[in-house]
Amino acid sequence: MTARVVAGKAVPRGAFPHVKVAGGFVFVSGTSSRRPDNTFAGVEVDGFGTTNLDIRAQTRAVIENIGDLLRSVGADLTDLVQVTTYLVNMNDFGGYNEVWAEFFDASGPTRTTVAVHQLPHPHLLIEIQAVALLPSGGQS
Ligand SMILES: N/C(=C\C=C\C(=O)O)C(=O)O
Repeated sequence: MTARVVAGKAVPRGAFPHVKVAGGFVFVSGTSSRRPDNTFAGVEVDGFGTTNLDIRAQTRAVIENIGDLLRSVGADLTDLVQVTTYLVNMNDFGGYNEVWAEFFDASGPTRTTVAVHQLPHPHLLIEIQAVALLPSGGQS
């Protein structure tokens, strides 16, 4: 089993890896739109503190972040087999689903989407955890 904290990606906010390879699968920890400098894609705060959270931008950044993490072990988004999405508000389902469809269709990963009370930062609308099948059959 290989556990990896991936250089150049937002550092995990706890003692866990971004990805773990086991049994030919890649397990990706819950991933947000957080950037390496700990700002977030899909978050704008003006000088008055007025906050604009954008589910489409956050969803796109989360999926792209997961793609980067998968590439670090020789896989990519086309290798995803199962995804679990955590939304803070189901009113964001439409925007999330719209961006999802830019990346995947019904031949893509199985998906479960649930609403949760909170995510690890108040600006987060979405976090995704995922499992991919390594194309190399377990070598990374
Ligand atoms: N996966 C977890 C947090 C992720 C936060 C982030 O990517 O910003 C966790 O705490 O389990």
